[in-house]
Amino acid sequence: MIQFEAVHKRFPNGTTAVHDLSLDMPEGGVTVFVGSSGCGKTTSLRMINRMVEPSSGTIRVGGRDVLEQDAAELRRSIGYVIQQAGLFPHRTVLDNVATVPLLLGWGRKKARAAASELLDRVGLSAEMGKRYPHQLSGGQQQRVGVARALAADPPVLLMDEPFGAVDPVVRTQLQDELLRLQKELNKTIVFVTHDIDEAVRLGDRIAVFREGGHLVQCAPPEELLARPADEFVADFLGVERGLKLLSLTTLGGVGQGAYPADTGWELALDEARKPLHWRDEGTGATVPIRPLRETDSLLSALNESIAAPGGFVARVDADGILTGVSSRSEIHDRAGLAHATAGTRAGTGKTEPAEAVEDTDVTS
Ligand SMILES: Nc1ncnc2c1ncn2[C@@H]1O[C@H](COP(=O)(O)OP(=O)(O)OP(=O)(O)O)[C@@H](O)[C@H]1O
Repeated sequence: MIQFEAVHKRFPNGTTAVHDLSLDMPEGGVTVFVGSSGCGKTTSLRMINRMVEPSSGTIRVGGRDVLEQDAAELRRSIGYVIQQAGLFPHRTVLDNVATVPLLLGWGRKKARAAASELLDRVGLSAEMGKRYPHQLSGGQQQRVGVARALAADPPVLLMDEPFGAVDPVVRTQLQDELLRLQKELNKTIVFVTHDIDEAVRLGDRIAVFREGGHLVQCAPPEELLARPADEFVADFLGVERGLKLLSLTTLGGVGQGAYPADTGWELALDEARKPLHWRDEGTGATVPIRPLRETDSLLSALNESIAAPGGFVARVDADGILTGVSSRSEIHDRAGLAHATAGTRAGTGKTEPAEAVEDTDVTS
């Protein structure tokens, strides 16, 4: 969908912002550009809609070289969201969202109808549509920014640190909102952030840049966490890399079996075979149970296996009915396997399939 082929950007003052960038971003996924300040993320993003032009190399969107397209037309066909939303202060929220449809000649009525539907989609009431941007909170303004970028239903959305200026709680809400919208809309999104946790949460693929505009590695979050290409990427991912990986790996790969009889703790079920609690066979005391599904994370499973008195996790199907149990050691083994500490590995945008790995203790 979006392709960079040997792209360089050197500014007139001699700064090389992007160095030999080759990267394919598939249709309908979120690619996150991360890296420290000044490493060329924004410049790379802005070359996609020609707000910056490459010094050499080719960028294609939907198979077409961006330099062969009319710049204004290209920009209108690509949604763009920036930090602090960049809204027009003298226009109402509704008119802000209707901007691009109006430019595209939809007519006022149709443009406003589309805008009001989008405000609803991003969780803003019709009343908010009548306000001016300064009458909204920072988080609400960002929502308007997202609605405005989506108004003309562009296939591609560029987002440059869109949630960088809001507090952590609102930031998480906005991330959830974006994930929900993306599930419905399936746009091709390129998202720039400094924040590795945000990248892991939102990205289908994460591209890590380093100073001088070099792409160091581009891979799905699980693979990036499991097999950072080199020390630079490993450092960037931080000391909690193992925990992040556990939170992304699901319980599905862990075997399950019948609950053993000799633990001293009964697994109490209701008539539908849904787990109720753990019950001490001697004293009758009960301990709360948190049954887990295939899609729950290994991190939740490890936590539950530590909290459960017998060290077992009750596994249930989508209806909450018991399917079996897994022991702490089975979960632990799977966690070690997921934690592919392949060490340092040279590489760039190319990734290799994950392979069997050492059993490293990720829980300590
Ligand atoms: N118009 C410009 N003229 C000259 N140098 C520029 C220009 N725009 C950016 N640069 C430089 O290019 C490099 C990359 O900048 P860019 O904004 O792409 O980085 P970034 O990774 O997005 O940084 P940040 O996370 O701080 O926004 C930096 O050294 C920056 O100073």
